[in-house]
Amino acid sequence: MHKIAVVGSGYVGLVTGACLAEFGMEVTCIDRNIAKINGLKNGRIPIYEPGLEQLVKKHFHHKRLHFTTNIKTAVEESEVILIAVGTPTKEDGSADLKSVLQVAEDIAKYINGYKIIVDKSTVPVGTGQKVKQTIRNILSNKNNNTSFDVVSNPEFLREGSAINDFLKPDRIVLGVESKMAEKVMREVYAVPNGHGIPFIVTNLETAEMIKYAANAFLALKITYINEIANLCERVGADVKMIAEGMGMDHRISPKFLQPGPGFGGSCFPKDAKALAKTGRDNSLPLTLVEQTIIANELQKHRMIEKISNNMGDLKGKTLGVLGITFKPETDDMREAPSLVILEALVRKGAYIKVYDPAGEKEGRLRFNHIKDKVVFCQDEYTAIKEVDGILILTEWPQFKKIDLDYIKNQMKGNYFFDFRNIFERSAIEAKGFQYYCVGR
Ligand SMILES: NC(=O)C1=CN([C@@H]2O[C@H](COP(=O)(O)OP(=O)(O)OC[C@H]3O[C@@H](n4cnc5c(N)ncnc54)[C@H](O)[C@@H]3O)[C@@H](O)[C@H]2O)C=CC1
Ligand SMILES: O=C(O)[C@H]1O[C@H](OP(=O)(O)OP(=O)(O)OC[C@H]2O[C@@H](n3ccc(=O)[nH]c3=O)[C@H](O)[C@@H]2O)[C@H](O)[C@@H](O)[C@@H]1O
Repeated sequence: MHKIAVVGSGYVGLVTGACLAEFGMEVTCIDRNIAKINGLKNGRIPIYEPGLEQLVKKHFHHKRLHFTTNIKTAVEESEVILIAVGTPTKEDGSADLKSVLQVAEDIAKYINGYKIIVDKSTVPVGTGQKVKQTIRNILSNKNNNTSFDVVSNPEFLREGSAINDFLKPDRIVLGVESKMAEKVMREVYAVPNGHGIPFIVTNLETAEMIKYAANAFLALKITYINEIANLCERVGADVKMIAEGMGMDHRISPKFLQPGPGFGGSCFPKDAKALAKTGRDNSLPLTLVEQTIIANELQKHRMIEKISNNMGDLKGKTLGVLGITFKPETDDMREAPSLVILEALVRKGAYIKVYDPAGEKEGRLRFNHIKDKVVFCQDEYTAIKEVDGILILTEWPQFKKIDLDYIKNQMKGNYFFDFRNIFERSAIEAKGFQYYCVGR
């Protein structure tokens, strides 16, 4: 059993802390946000993630999971220190490493013996070396020759399925520079190792690049099916069948071939931009990644056009929007397509009624600047009452069960924009709606 510190108690930090405790480690989660830490100490989980609250409470109760703002004690008492802070996009598209390097400095200040410092955050290639140099400079200024290792251990969890993704990953990636570091990290992940989860053990740069290459490829794959979907609408093909036909080829797989209004989330957009920047910084523009970024923005605007081309002048029209989070089973609105789409609809004079099972709190903040045109409702039936059209932007499972006869009678108009292809056209048109989706 190793004593672990996780610096940064956001999505990844919290899931990592709770799951490493589940693996039998003793974990201290640190954050500079005092309110967040106090909330966690009092059982308040600041994010909506299925299963997280239960896992955090279980290990907090068994004193295997601790929360603090005191990084000094946490560093002194831990053998392995994971950096899980944010790496948001800067103006030039690169990842902002301010927080990562700040934590590296804090660790160097309090290091009191051999430590393994692990980059869990998604960081551009070369960051591990920067972390190492930052710590080394501070130690040498103090004539402190304490040894340490830096490890890259990128995370692949998806929001909404984060616990399962962490406990049963497809693989564990370790960028290491010593046998000792590899040995300790294999012990930290002894449980998944025991379940046959494969490890990829490589150098820091390769581990860092695996993360970006994977995320950008997944973003590209989604963008590819979105573009095929747009062409399907012109040539009368069915993108759902195309995805099925493609996906039967095991080299392609059916995963991540669902077209929609564009990808969102805190990572695909930011990581694609960061990788594109790395390409340009090395005089090797990654044209496919750069085009993915452009095409994804275009996809959101294509959705707006689809609405205004079919509903005509939106001035004074009301739309009932079902789902605004970037995907189901999360309250996260970071880079959600709804942010661009709703703003454009309001700009065209539309009024919006919104229902999202988990997105209201964040949504109110994000749409505060247009709050006179956006009304939050407490359920999907209230959100569609008296509207001219329905707009589905997030495929929350409950929306598939909506009572179509009831909503047809409750609505003023009959426009039905299903941008997640939840329904079959025939079923919706049979109820008297004008049905619009993506690629069918
Ligand atoms: N959200 C996700 O699904 C995934 C995120 N990642 C990566 O993990 C990293 C973290 O992402 P999230 O957890 O989503 O971010 P987040 O924004 O939810 O959490 C980051 C936390 O770090 C804290 N923090 C920032 N600077 C700090 C400092 N100097 N000392 C202590 N705490 C500090 C913040 O207060 C915040 O609570 C990013 O690099 C992201 O790309 C990787 C895989 C999945
Ligand atoms: O680095 C990260 O943060 C994470 O980013 C993504 O996970 P996440 O963003 O949580 O969610 P996804 O399920 O990947 O969906 C991302 C976006 O793509 C969209 N998407 C996904 C799949 C698909 O077929 N079509 C599609 O439009 C979703 O609606 C969503 O907006 C990756 O899937 C994770 O492996 C990675 O760890």
